[in-house]
Amino acid sequence: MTADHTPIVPAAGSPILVADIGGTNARFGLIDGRVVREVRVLRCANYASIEDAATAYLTAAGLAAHGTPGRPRRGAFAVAGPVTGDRIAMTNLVWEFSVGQVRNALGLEGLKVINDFTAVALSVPRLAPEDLRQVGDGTPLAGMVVGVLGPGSGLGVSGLVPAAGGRWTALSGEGGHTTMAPVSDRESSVLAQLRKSFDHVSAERVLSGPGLINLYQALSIIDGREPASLTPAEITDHALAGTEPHCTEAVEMFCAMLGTVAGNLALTLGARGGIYIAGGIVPKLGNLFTHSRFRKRFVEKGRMRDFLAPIPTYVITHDLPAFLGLAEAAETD
Ligand SMILES: Nc1ncnc2c1ncn2[C@@H]1O[C@H](COP(=O)(O)OP(=O)(O)OP(=O)(O)O)[C@@H](O)[C@H]1O
Repeated sequence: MTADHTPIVPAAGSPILVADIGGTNARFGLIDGRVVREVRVLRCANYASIEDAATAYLTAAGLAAHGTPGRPRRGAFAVAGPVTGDRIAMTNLVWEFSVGQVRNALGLEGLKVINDFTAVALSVPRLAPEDLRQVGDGTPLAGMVVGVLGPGSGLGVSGLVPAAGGRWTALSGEGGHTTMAPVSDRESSVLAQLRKSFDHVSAERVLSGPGLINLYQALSIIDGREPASLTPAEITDHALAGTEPHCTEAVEMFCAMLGTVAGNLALTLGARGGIYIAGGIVPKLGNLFTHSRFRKRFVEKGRMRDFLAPIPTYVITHDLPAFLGLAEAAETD
């Protein structure tokens, strides 16, 4: 990655097809130089495969027929799951595919597939101040490691490590599946309750849309209440309106636990360049997140408080950070 943001130079008249494919939503677009256009969000559940979703997108954009002027010849996709070779199995979705077969099926000359949080990490140097909201104090140190995490359908985690020549290397880990640790007795009770349903209570089991439901249900059951059947958005709505105490507590616990995991990531990576929070959920929490225990929990690590306190934490408010990262990945091909 270069420090100056040299534009991607696509083949003349041919944009790059980009896609950010999560467990719930597949976002498609076309990148021409630095301009992202024709952005469309498709529900993954409505399509049997990634080819079907991409073909539906190209059809809607009037680019399905091979040879159509402006049809993309190259693609760069970010997927929620490990990328270790040609065969990709997504963590929270039944789609499974071969990169080579999808490339051929879509008539592309090249297709690059990277983990979605690797793409988000790659976007960080391209984010402008208006794409970020800082939560709490701290100042980033230039050229230092950056940590990225984001609750959505799952919990994505990555990091950006400085490399030679002013470039960066984005990590491709599966940090969302590390074991969730409690900080309070109430959290211990919730995790004990969740262990009755899950062999392994990972961070993703609490820090994701389904995780918010798990927190709400566990808190209700511990207090002897029958939990209602609520979606993550309904839990957030109740918490924002203050209409259901267990929803309020679930969202508060979610924010505090995200502070725990973000602090762990900062310590593990030595992320003095800052911690960046992406994913579809946190930006929807608005002031609930800003005023939550997130930042307090982030720094509250005993003898490591002085190490963590100067590290800034940001919410990424840009709609499509993975697209910026895909542009970066395509550029450094
Ligand atoms: N207002 C809300 N509050 C809390 N959770 C929400 C809200 N709206 C949507 N969600 C949940 O967010 C999740 C989708 O997040 P996101 O839009 O980041 O999806 P995604 O990109 O498909 O996810 P991922 O990349 O993690 O697989 C779903 O679990 C959904 O129920």
